[in-house]
Amino acid sequence: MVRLAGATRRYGDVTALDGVTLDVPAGQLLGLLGPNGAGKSTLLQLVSGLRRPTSGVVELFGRPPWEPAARAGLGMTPQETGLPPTLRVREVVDVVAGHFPDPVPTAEVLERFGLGDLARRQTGGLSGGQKRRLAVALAFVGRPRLALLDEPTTGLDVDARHDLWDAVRAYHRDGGTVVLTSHYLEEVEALAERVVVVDRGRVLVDGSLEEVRSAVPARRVRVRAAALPDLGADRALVDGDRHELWTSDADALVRRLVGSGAPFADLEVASASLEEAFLAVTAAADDRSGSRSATGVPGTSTPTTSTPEVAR
Ligand SMILES: Nc1ncnc2c1ncn2[C@@H]1O[C@H](COP(=O)(O)OP(=O)(O)OP(=O)(O)O)[C@@H](O)[C@H]1O
Repeated sequence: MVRLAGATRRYGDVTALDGVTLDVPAGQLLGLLGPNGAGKSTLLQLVSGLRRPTSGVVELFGRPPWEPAARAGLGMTPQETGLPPTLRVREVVDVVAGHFPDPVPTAEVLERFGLGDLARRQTGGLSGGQKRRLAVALAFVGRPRLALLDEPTTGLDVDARHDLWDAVRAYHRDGGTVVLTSHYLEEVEALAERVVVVDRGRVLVDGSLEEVRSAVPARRVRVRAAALPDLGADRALVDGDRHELWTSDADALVRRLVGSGAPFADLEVASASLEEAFLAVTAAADDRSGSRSATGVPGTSTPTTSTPEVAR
């Protein structure tokens, strides 16, 4: 469905995407994660043909994405959408449907996205969350083969978010391919079968949820000790006598701790959520580049070891 090979996009001095290689096969639901400015929207803009790569290759359905024939099979919700304020919800859906040969009937779109009661409302009178729901619904009007959703549920309350997840799942169940970006890690955990973590325009991790969990230091071992030898943690944070060790294998680390003979107390082992693991990965990338302090990891203090490469 999508192929990027060494895709780079620069804006003046800023390299928004840096040699990204990625294939998205048909039927996959891929979650793109990354901090602000990581390059997620730029990636979606390249795939949708809104922007062209500075170098490298980007293909949509095996064609250059800016060709109308390729884009006809695409549904997209950008991060920000301008809706004509005086048009009614139903009219906006009809206008979009008019661009496609076999659109989903308007009533069905409205029902699927919980917009039935708002059909006659002018879009200028919608709340932020209602506008967002309409914007996401519009991506599905043309029965796309691929839906690109840039932070689809930002601004939605919990119920609306779950309804929207159901709609995305239904589309995926029927064979649709989805690439979505999100700041909500629970969203990616709830929906995606594959997770790609990007930071500073590069792919840091690419795999299934399980693979991402095992590729990142997803266990957190906390212990009090005056001093500890190197226990092979992926990342170690020290604050006085409090040590926080990040690892993908807590059992092995605890065995090494006990085997070292170092006196310790208050041993605590916890599974990190994907959110914490993701923050640890991006913080580890910061450690390597040395350009940002190690913030974001709970209980952060001074990083004492660097993290092994997780990028593939
Ligand atoms: N039109 C532009 N002109 C100049 N710089 C840009 C432009 N668009 C994006 N950038 C820069 O490219 C980098 C990547 O931006 P992008 O919007 O792709 O990130 P993102 O991961 O989508 O971020 P967010 O989560 O905040 O939406 C950022 O440094 C951003 O400032």
